[in-house]
Amino acid sequence: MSNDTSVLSDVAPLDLRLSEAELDATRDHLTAFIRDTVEDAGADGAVLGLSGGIDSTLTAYLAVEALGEDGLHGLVMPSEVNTEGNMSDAERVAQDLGIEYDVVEINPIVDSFFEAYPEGADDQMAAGNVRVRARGILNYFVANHENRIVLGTGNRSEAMTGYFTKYGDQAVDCNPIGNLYKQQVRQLASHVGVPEDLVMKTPSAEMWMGQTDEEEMGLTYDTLDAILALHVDGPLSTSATMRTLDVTEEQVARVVGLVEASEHKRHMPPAPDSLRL
Ligand SMILES: Nc1ncnc2c1ncn2[C@@H]1O[C@H](COP(=O)(O)OP(=O)(O)OC[C@H]2O[C@@H]([n+]3cccc(C(=O)O)c3)[C@H](O)[C@@H]2O)[C@@H](O)[C@H]1O
Ligand SMILES: Nc1ncnc2c1ncn2[C@@H]1O[C@H](COP(=O)(O)OP(=O)(O)OP(=O)(O)O)[C@@H](O)[C@H]1O
Ligand SMILES: [Mg+2]
Repeated sequence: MSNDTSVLSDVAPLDLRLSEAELDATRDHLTAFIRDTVEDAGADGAVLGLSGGIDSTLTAYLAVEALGEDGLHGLVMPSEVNTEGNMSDAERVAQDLGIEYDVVEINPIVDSFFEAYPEGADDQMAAGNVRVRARGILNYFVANHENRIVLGTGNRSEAMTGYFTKYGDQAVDCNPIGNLYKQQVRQLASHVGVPEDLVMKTPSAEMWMGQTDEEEMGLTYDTLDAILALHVDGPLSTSATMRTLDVTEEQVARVVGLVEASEHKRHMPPAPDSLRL
């Protein structure tokens, strides 16, 4: 991903909001999906990581609607790069929903990796990915022990651009909000009663101090979503997308580049065909 933020100054070019009726239908559809997935797995409920961000918060609200309070176990997993505000928001979500939750400090876990391979410890991206993967292991530790499934929180914008850690936050059993663009995540969150300060929070992976998604991607979510919807998911050519959204060729190419480069993240690991010798 580029750190060039020169294409950040843009407008919200496409309104992807759902109608009230569509929001109601989506809410029912996603809660049924969670209930069916848990039931089909023969599981006793679900576990998810709570970050204080909107994706995990919305997923938690939907899961409690689908499974009841006892059906969801939350894990708040602070590290040295998480803000106290986000971690206390995560606890607030768990308390508001009335679910069981644990706070598990991951610093000792990730430090043991850094001690084992000190060469990587100062590599911001590699080290950040260790934090993300450590959380994935803890999610599955609880899921295995309590016969639960792991709920992912990935949305469509992240999935299409590969904006997640392979076998980290993507290491989950299902993604209930995986077909919603980020704008729609915010809208559905508001619709199901998530507090507005959480709905409007700046998205951050918090893989290192001060990280924000939009700065790292060099695109606002509004622009990203619009280009995905019209050009990558939709039928518009590059030039028609540029005209319709008033975006640059560079912005369209940036999105297409992210989608293409992350293809490997959306498939099971490949193996060569059998030679049948
Ligand atoms: N073509 C290819 N075919 C098969 N495998 C390929 C590959 N290219 C790379 N790889 C493998 O993939 C690895 C790179 O992928 P990965 O380890 O995921 O690492 P990478 O994509 O470099 O970094 C993760 C990105 O996701 C963002 N993220 C992570 C976690 C959470 C969130 C969030 O929004 O909360 C965002 C993060 O900020 C960063 O931009 C390589 O080291 C290599 O092992
Ligand atoms: N400190 C943390 N404790 C527990 N879970 C976490 C933590 N940080 C990240 N996660 C998990 O990783 C997921 C991916 O993070 P991501 O930042 O994409 O989502 P979010 O924080 O819920 O929303 P936003 O993208 O708006 O910040 C989170 O939804 C959450 O499930
Ligand atoms: Mg976040």
